[in-house]
Amino acid sequence: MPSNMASLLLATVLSFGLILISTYAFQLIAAARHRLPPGPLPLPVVGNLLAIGRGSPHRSLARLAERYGPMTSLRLGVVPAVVISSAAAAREVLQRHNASLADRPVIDAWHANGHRANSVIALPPHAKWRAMRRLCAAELFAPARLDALRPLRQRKVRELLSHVSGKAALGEPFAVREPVFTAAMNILSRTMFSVDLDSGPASSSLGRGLSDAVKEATILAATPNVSDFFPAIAAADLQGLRRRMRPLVVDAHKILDELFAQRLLDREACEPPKNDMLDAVLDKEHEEQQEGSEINRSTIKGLFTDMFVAGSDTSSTAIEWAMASLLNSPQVMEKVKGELRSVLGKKAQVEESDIAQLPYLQAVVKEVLRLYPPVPMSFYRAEATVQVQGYTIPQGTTIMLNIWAVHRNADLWADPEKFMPERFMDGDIDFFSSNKECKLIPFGGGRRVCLGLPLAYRTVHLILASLLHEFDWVLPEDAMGSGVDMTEKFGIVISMATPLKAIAKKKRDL
Ligand code: HEM
Repeated sequence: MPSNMASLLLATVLSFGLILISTYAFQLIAAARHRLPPGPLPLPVVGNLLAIGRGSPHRSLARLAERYGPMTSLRLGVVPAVVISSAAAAREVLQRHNASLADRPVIDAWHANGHRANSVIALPPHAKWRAMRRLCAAELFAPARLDALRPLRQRKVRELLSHVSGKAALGEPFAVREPVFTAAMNILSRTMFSVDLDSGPASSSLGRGLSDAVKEATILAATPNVSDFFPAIAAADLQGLRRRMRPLVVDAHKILDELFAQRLLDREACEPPKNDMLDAVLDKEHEEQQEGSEINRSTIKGLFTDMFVAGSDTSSTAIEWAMASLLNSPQVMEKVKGELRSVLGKKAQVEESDIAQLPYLQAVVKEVLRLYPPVPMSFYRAEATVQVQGYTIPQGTTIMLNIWAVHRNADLWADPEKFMPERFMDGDIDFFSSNKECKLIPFGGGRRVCLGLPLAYRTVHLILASLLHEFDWVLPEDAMGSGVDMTEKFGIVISMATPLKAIAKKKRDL
């Protein structure tokens, strides 16, 4: 009996080994036959997962690109992937072949409580996703609505400045990220439903509940998940990420239900309209309820949840990197403050309409987003097989666009590691329509270009200009010699590993 058991075990191990080896050999032959981009040899089972490195995947992938070229083939568990690291290849993905390459890979945790079915981040680029994007372009992020909501952004910035004035009065260093995060988050939540989301006396318990759920969900969303690399075992949810995500999605949707209900009561009570995004979707609800419409209350809840996940940290992270870069480059700091002085004079508060007159400030923001793109990589999935730069990207391949690597490519940028806003003063590179070259792509591109770009653009410029116009900034004594520690921490955004601490000085005190 024991010898039978041993034979059975041996046969099982041998057959399993044989399956692995033949799958592996099959993959290598298929790669050669299809003319896939070059890449490191995948190991059995794990493929190239170990080559990615958890700490800074954008950096390890950039190193692979130096060795294998701007299109690198990888196998992540059983999932075939191609990494894109040059502007020329990015152009093919974001423009020429975008119709076939704009799907997203399946992220298992996103399935929690059925969220994927209404997620603008995760849906395939078909009817429902198109309807959501149309609603955003025509209504929610339409220039007229964002213009009408200008006063609320000014108000949130005034609150930020008054908070920083308090810190300035103390003369002590403080973590710049915290009040900036609160301001950017509240601008987003006020734009959506006129409620402050982050902590502070004005924030409601609903707001805080939503903020907490979103913060936790972003941590889970950034955790590598074995289910995504081995979809056949995804149902087992081995790391429990989908299970842990579920109550967060349920909470977020419950809070959004309450916000909808409250607004309907306000309307019945003839309260004046707020003209925020919630009003916009309620105004359109009768159209949405028509037969065949892709948009309904569940879709809107999915859309709002995603906006928070994608928009909560990004703008404030960009502003923190900007302040750190300026504090490390006194000449650039002086120049940008000089521009603010000469354009704004003694004007009490910066306004969004001033941004167009501040080309050097705009160049500083571009340079910060080039060197420190808050979202360093974007992910797509090929819906059809396409040929890019002579290589095949087979249907079903995950495409990893390494935005960070494109932004630091020495063939495109002189002194790519150097903080040099002047490089943007002559050209016509911007984040919007004229960015045909795909050299500067912090908001991604093509059909899936960042949905919050119009709001993020206004928020980042307005907050940064206001902080610089109102205060002078110095580093704490212990950081004066060494400068700011610019080490990155990878997550759903790349943030500063050591949060920036600085001292604000009200200008008239100097
Ligand atoms: C400086 C700030 C921001 C940066 C750098 C940024 C960057 C990005 C990037 C790189 C993508 C992926 C685009 C692609 O796949 O091609 C993206 C997508 C997205 N962003 Fe932003 N973002 C910012 C702010 C915001 C804000 C404030 C919001 C919300 C209002 C937002 C909402 C979204 C959404 C919903 C998507 C998914 C779009 C889709 O898949 O169709 N983002 N963003």
